[in-house]
Amino acid sequence: MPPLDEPLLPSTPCKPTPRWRMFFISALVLVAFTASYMTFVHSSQRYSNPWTNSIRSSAHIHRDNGISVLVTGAAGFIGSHVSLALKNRGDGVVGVDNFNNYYSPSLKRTRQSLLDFHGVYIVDGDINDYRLLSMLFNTVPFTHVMHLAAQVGVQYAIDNPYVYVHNNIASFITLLERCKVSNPQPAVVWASSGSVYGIQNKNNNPFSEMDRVDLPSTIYASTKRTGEEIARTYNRLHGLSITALRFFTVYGPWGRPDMAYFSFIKNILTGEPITMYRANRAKNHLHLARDFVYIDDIVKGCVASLDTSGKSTGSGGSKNGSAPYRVFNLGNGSPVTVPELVTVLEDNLKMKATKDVMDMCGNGDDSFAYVNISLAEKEIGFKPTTDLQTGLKEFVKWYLWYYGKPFDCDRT
Ligand SMILES: O=C(O)[C@H]1O[C@H](OP(=O)(O)OP(=O)(O)OC[C@H]2O[C@@H](n3ccc(=O)[nH]c3=O)[C@H](O)[C@@H]2O)[C@H](O)[C@@H](O)[C@@H]1O
Repeated sequence: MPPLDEPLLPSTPCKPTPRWRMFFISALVLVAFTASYMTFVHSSQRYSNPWTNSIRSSAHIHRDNGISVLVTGAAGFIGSHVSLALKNRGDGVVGVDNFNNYYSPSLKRTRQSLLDFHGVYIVDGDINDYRLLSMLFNTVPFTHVMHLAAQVGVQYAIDNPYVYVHNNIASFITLLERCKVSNPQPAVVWASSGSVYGIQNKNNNPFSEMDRVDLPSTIYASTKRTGEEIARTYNRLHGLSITALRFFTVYGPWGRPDMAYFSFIKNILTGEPITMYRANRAKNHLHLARDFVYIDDIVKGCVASLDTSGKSTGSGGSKNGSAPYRVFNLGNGSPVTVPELVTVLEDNLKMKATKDVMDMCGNGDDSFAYVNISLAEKEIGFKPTTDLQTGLKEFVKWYLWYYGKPFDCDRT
């Protein structure tokens, strides 16, 4: 036993170290070495062949001047469509998705199988995991990142705010941190949201990118707005090329079951009532309206944004000049009220909905969303071509093929 009065540090550098301490330090070094060796073995086993082979083959570029894209949220609605479009034109695509259960994981797994069939590999993982991102970037020198992974849902955010902080803010910083140190740095295109315009009253004029964005009405919208501020900072500080896409209400085949058009069709088919909210603005009962935009149009907007993104200028974490920073509204440019949406669904199904009309009582929903898309048209040639009738017809066809009629499967 060492004497109790022995100081913790030697009083002089020359004082010989007692034997017990030498033994203790050696043991510590041994434990630390073993732990780091085990960690290394574990991560290289987890992320080595055939994992890396699948990633390399998925990232293989099959056309001249093709790009290699890391798509986050690749098993999601927009992510799966964008991944497929890129792969089909010969680009390299690797997906990553955490397959969370906010809505049916089985729908996400089916999208994954479809992508797998077309040669797109989706890594089952969380982009909050910096080490996973590093493994991916060390395996493939991605030229672009299409960041679509997010916690969505306007209503869900009211009861689950922390999930949005984790999945929309913390994860975005982790991703940008990894992009920052890449050499060369990729260009980043990511999903913001039309909800950043919030509750401002525009007297039914469309939202443009120049409008104020400091009145978000939900935590979801706040986290998307925060993402824009963070993106701007990384662009300024580290020379990352970043494009934020403010998506409006995107719909179509393989869509999200939590969205209104999706739940309405199920209720119409099963005879359950649907709830149509309306705004009780100054006691004028106004129907809510949304700028519904079809998935194929959104895919074109995403791909055009990648193609025009311009280069990041930084390398290994330091900036070498300014890089592009862009924000685009991606919507349809024409608002549709909820009753109009229901009528189109009824016409397609040749069935009538049982409707409950309810005033919104401060549930955080914006009453009106209508968008000016002229900037995206000018800068990236964005021109939606699908009207609601055509788009919903495609959606209904897909829905009946996927779920059958009557509705009989799990989508919770
Ligand atoms: O614009 C956006 O940024 C957002 O658009 C949609 O959000 P939202 O338009 O609220 O989509 P839905 O949940 O499909 O609602 C569409 C409309 O139907 C209304 N609604 C919804 C559900 C319902 O049972 N009844 C009903 O009338 C909503 O209040 C809203 O006016 C997406 O869900 C968000 O991910 C996206 O970011």
